Amino acid sequence: MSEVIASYLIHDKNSDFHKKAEGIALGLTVGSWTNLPLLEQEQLKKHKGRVVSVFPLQPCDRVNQYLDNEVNQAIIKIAYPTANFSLDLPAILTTVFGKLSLDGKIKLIDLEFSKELIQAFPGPRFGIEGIRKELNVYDRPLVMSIFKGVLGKDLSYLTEQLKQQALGGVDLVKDDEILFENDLTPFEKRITHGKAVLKDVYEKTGHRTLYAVNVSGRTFDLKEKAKRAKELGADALLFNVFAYGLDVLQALREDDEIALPLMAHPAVSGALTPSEFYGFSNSLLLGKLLRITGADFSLFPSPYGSVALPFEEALSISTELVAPNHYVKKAFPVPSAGIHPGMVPLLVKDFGIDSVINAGGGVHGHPDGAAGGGKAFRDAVDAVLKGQTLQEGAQNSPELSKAIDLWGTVEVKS
Ligand SMILES: CSCCC(=O)C(=O)COP(=O)(O)O
Ligand SMILES: [Mg+2]
Repeated sequence: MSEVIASYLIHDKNSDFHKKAEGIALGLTVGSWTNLPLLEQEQLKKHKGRVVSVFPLQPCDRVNQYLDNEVNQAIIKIAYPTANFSLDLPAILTTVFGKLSLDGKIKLIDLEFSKELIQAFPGPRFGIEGIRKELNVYDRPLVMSIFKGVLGKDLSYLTEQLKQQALGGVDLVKDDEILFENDLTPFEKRITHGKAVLKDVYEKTGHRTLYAVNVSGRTFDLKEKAKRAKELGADALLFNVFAYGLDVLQALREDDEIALPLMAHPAVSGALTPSEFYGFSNSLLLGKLLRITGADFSLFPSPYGSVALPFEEALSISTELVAPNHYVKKAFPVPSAGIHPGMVPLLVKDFGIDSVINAGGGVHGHPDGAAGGGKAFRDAVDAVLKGQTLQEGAQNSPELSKAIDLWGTVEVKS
């Protein structure tokens, strides 16, 4: 039978997790069971939730301390038949974590989709392979930079910043997520002017940079806006998906008249993920669900920058994005926030070649400006892939040398 299996982390004073699991499996599906007449049981069988497993855990000291030693912990898995919901994420999330998300210390940590169900989701349109093809870059992590300090600035300021970033050799430039529709740098002009700048850089240097413009505004206007972006020749769309909802991302992905790479920004997701007791796991929200609903890129806080995630969590997001899957393409992991060139060896070691190294301040703060910052990142990547230390790479790169002087290097532990 086609089903989705939800894994939950539960903290409860009561230790009878089997009873709790049965209560959820029935409560979120057919209600009661044993009291039903046999005929009704037969009719409802295909809708009944099923307890798959119950694993009691030993709460760690920190949790015990936090909850005054009054807590037990378990991971429970419950299967919900697809017969219970329409094949869309809002229906699935409401089934597996609707009312339940309001009912005590319970965190949704994973969803396993049956073969039939996963095929209801589009996955990335381009994926890692498709983006690499667009850029003709196959053998290294991509480098991305972010516009910074462009609020209140006009188009000439923005295009100059774009030009400098592209001249530095970055593969992608994205809008900052806080740049919305505005009179000084309107969406459509950002696309057309940005395109002209990047064409110019390409003609002069042979280097291709893609620009991800922030598609923003009211939910029901987004598709038209995204289609207009496509008509104007936009390269990619940045999208603050968690301010809208994953199903909105999926709608953008599925529209063949849009057909642009989609870059998912994690803004607002921090309201849903950091608690040990409530919400969603990062691997599910920023990894699996972003991928199946169609993000080509998932940005998330790296383990070592200014806004950091615990190492295992950041890695678990990345693992979900690139895990082999017959039905959905791979999406690029983009560990971000507070990244500078001295972190490149660590980023490559932890996230591998199929990732995007992304920086705002770490590009613009370079003593030679954004062009120098972009070059420092690219030279750092080249050095790492040649098996050199950053110091060795810096011998032939004044830009990398200045970046190391400014930010230092982060030690790679084997
Ligand atoms: C929290 S991940 C998003 C990265 C981002 O949008 C950003 O502006 C990072 O900028 P930084 O100067 O920290 O590289
Ligand atoms: Mg930002």
